[in-house]
Amino acid sequence: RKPKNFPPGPKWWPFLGCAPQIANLQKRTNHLVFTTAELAKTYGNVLGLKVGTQVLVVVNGIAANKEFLLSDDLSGRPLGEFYDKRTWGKRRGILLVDELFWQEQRRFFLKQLREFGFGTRNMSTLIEEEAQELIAYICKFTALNDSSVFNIQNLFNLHILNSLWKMLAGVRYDAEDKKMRELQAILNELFRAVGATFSHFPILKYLAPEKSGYNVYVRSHNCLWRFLRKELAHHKETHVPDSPRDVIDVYLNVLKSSEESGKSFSEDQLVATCMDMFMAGSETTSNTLSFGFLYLILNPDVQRKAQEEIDRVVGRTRCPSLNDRPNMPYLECVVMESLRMFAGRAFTVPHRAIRDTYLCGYRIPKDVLVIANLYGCMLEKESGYKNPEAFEPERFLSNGKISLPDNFIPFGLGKHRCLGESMARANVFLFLAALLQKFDFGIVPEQPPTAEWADGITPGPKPFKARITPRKYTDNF
Ligand code: HEM
Repeated sequence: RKPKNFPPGPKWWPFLGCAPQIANLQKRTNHLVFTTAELAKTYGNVLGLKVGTQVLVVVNGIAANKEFLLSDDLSGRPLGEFYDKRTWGKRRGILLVDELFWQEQRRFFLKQLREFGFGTRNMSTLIEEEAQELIAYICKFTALNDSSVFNIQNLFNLHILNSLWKMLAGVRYDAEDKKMRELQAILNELFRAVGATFSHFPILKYLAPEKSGYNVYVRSHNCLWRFLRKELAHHKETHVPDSPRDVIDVYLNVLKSSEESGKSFSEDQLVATCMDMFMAGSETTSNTLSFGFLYLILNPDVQRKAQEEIDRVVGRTRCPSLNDRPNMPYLECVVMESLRMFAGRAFTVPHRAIRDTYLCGYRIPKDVLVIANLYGCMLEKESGYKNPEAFEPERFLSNGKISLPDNFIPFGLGKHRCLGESMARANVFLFLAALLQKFDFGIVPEQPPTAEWADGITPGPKPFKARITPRKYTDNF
């Protein structure tokens, strides 16, 4: 039964909740963010839903989402479906598993990302190297296959994964490397499994563990756990406290220091948080880049303007670095538009009410999950953006300066605001800059891309191809 004064929404049927109505509407709208935005038109911006046995509140529009994301009472993380003996057990992360240790761990990783630097490598050099690896791959592929046609949506995965892995564990892998292929396969499987039916109908874990996707989830979760544990064991063997090579080494130093012992730091916690970083940081960044390049191909004038800025500020031979960022407002705005196109089609990670509370006047009982639909904030007609579906970096520029509206919230807001924002923005900026400096991205006439996209754990463009060719310069730069 619906709790009293619970947010309005479609009728709840026994066992199924309002899953049938949602599934029907989704067939028509094609996307879950559209479905809940459409329901919000009937029931209001705070929607009370039940999917299977899971009671869920979905929040639309910037005003309601600000109240939600800034509420302390709604700042828990889900406890349920993914947190059981066969997987997480007593392990805790930051993202999916709950907040007992969240604050200290979050502080540690935020500090690492802010002050990032090991030996001569800082965040910029680490990502620059990875972008140059991708450039080398594109040149090699073109020469070997005598073809300049590339599948764009898979192009960045390996390199984004490598940038995360280099930060955490100090190593990178080539595409052909067995370990990298293993890591990618495990992550793909885990991503698919997180959205499987057992997450909406937990009882299926016991009734139909194979069919509901639960067994796959357990298997891939535990594979990733073992993979990271192995890396940790290797780090412990080769660890030199005075010269940390990466975030894992710094964490090991904390574990050794008596000051911190007894607090939330532990080897299991480290592995759990590394897992969160992969889950939260890999597909999000790769898909933002895919959206960015999709729209640059569909809008060649934007691509040309970005290239003109790169030529003027960086030139044609030096690698673009994060130091160039203040002088490249146009490319920064291309980054912002790419983020808007990605996050405007996404939900945030679910939150949980840590006590009985109210949101926009409705009652939210303790432990109910609440999730933000960012579509209404950044892409819907009513979002306040002029022509929101168009890719127009200029919308963020005013007299040559960047000005972001209040409802630009691709990284969320408040206590749980994305931990990896600095790294994500650096990755998107440097990959765009390095690739546009060297190549033109064009349509393959026989297979022109469309702006269509697909739902997933995170949204991404439908598979599309582009012709990537070395830039032709017509001026005397
Ligand atoms: C374009 C890329 C990215 C986007 C759009 C993005 C967006 C977000 C959003 C919307 C949230 C949820 C906020 C909430 O629940 O209220 C989040 C949380 C999080 N993100 Fe990101 N993210 C990106 C990349 C990254 C990267 C690269 C990392 C890791 C290096 C990362 C690590 C995290 C973590 C650990 C959390 C949970 C924070 C917490 O609960 O305290 N993200 N992100």
